[in-house]
Amino acid sequence: MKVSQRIAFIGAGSMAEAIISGMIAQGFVKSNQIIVTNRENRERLAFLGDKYGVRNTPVKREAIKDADIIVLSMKPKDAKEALSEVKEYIQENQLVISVLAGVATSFMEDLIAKKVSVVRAMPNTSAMIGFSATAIAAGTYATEQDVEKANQLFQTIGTTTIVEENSLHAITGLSGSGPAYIYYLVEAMEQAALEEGIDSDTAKDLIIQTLMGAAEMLKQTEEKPAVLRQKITSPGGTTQAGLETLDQYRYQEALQACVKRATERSKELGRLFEETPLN
Ligand SMILES: NC(=O)C1=CN([C@@H]2O[C@H](COP(=O)(O)OP(=O)(O)OC[C@H]3O[C@@H](n4cnc5c(N)ncnc54)[C@H](O)[C@@H]3O)[C@@H](O)[C@H]2O)C=CC1
Ligand SMILES: O=C(O)[C@@H]1CCC=N1
Repeated sequence: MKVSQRIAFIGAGSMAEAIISGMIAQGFVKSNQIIVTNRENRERLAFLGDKYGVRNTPVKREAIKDADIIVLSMKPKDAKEALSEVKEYIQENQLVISVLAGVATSFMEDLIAKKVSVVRAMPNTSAMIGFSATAIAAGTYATEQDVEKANQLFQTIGTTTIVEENSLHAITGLSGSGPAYIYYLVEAMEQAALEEGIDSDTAKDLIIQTLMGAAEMLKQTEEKPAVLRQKITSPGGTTQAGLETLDQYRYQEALQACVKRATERSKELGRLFEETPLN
């Protein structure tokens, strides 16, 4: 689907790039419908301009003046400053989409101090290749059409789920950060393979296909993961030996604690945003 909307990104880091790359690759918008700005790194803006053909400007007012959608894609710690810089230029007919971890739409609405539609989304970096799992929640003034607009945008970079905003902390800890947990797992598997004498290219191919196969099995068979695991685990076999070792290291407990800690961190980021005074 193509839209005629103009989209401004305030913040030009990895998440902005992942979304831009996905939207352009899927033909959702033409590159000249996108404009990016950041705090001060002009080289980064030029890089995105060269790579994706998007427009760029160091002047935030310029970036948002003709935009239909404003995507907030700076770090939560920079959001207060960034919003205070642009709030006077934001108009009530513009849709603000925030991908910031932890920060509630109500804080953003308060800071903008206008009845502007804010939609909060939590994508992940797999957006780059159209495989994000994005959750979306409406702020106070966001209409169904606004949510649908955001939904369409994020559908170009993967799957979407519309949720209540209070679920977004846990979702951030689960699927926002989730790819990093998987990459960390792969790093460990690659290292183990190397130590067992398998060259890294071979290990990489085997690990990637194993991950993709397991993901597709979960999706296509709709079996519970425990059932799929049991089918691999022959009594007294290699898998059992491996899993017992993971249990000794409390792997399951570690992963559960990981998601819970990331969820808690999302809440902390929200509180920090709320409490930090604006200099
Ligand atoms: N990286 C990820 O996997 C995900 C990130 N997010 C969220 O996306 C947001 C951005 O994350 P990343 O892209 O990883 O960060 P990043 O550090 O790569 O990029 C942040 C960008 O914000 C810009 N910025 C900082 N202060 C600014 C200001 N006052 N005005 C305009 N621009 C300003 C920086 O110049 C930079 O371009 C964060 O809020 C994060 O919570 C959400 C989902 C996944
Ligand atoms: O680490 C972070 O704070 C961001 C939010 C989700 C993924 N990256």
